[in-house]
Amino acid sequence: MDPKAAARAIDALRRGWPVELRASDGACRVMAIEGADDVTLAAFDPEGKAALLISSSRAETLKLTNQRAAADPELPVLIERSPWIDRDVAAAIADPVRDLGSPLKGPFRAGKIDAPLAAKAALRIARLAGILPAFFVGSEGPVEASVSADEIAAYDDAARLAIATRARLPVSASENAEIVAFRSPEEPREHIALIVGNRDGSPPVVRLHSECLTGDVLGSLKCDCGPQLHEALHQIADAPWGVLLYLRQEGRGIGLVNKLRAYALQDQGFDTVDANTRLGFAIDARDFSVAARMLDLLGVGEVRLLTNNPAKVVGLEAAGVKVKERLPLAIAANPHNERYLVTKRDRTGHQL
Ligand SMILES: Nc1nc2c(ncn2[C@@H]2O[C@H](COP(=O)(O)OP(=O)(O)OP(=O)(O)O)[C@@H](O)[C@H]2O)c(=O)[nH]1
Ligand SMILES: [Zn+2]
Repeated sequence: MDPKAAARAIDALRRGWPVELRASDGACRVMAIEGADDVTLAAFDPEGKAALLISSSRAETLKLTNQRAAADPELPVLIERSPWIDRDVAAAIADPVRDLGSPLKGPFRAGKIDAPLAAKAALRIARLAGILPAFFVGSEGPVEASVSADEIAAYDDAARLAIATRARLPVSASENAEIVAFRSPEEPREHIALIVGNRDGSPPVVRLHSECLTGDVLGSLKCDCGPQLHEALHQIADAPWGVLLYLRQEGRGIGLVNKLRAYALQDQGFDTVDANTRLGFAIDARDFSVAARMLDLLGVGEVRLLTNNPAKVVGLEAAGVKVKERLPLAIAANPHNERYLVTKRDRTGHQL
């Protein structure tokens, strides 16, 4: 296992460079469709024969699911290349946001995937790279990086997280606060904890806040993240002591650009759950073992958790943190996020 391989492959995919994915059942060479330009595609696939690899949910939208994909939703679908599938058509196949503007007619032909485990690894690395899970696949040409399925799985292993530094940080909710930064060697995103008040031996009030650039920074009215962040800080400041974890899990783990694609689909009428699925991602791609590891490094084993999301309670407990109590975090709706909050309640089990 080369711990650098996944970081190199993620970087290459984001730049539109070809990557080899290896698994126990074989290997495949892929290039992100969204990152390809005419020059890189010609170098990767001089004869225009590279097939396309897409998620099974994307294939379903394109009416292309074969029986095996229906039985295993994590198995991608291979579209055989036809002369009419040029780079622009491939880009439209990759991106469901374009469906209204460029309806795709086909006919598409599904092909056989020689190395299903390697193909599944392609979907996983797409999420880590924050790109659409859609690739050109199958050339014999040179690649910029080579990575195994195991190396991809180990990439965001929370065990590699460590405290990088800490400092006092008075904030508007409390002048008595300390910021702690966490890093892991390969992952560029640094997670943050804000410890508020003085440790007194009781379980702290803890909030797991997933990054939301639009809500946290821009004041987006589409979600409840900004108000939840501030309400959580105030509730923590009112408690004997507490910890806010600011987790770099933008868009529930699919990254900012993919979240904004989900927003574009929401503009077309899909809800937050269906938008994620149409893009080819899980409804919630977060892994709360990162949060558990951070709490462990802070010496916190038991918490009073501020959340409406039962999955957070289950995720933390599974990772070894005792959730002594769940404290609700209710925020008044506005006309823009009303449907989002109803969807959270009705489709992802949030207790409001
Ligand atoms: N993919 C996607 N992510 C979204 C959307 N709206 C908000 N998010 C992300 O969802 C995350 C916010 O979730 P949280 O507030 O941490 O948690 P939660 O699951 O809603 O549960 P609570 O603890 O009850 O708030 C952030 O990473 C946001 O960027 C959306 O429509 N699509
Ligand atoms: Zn948000």
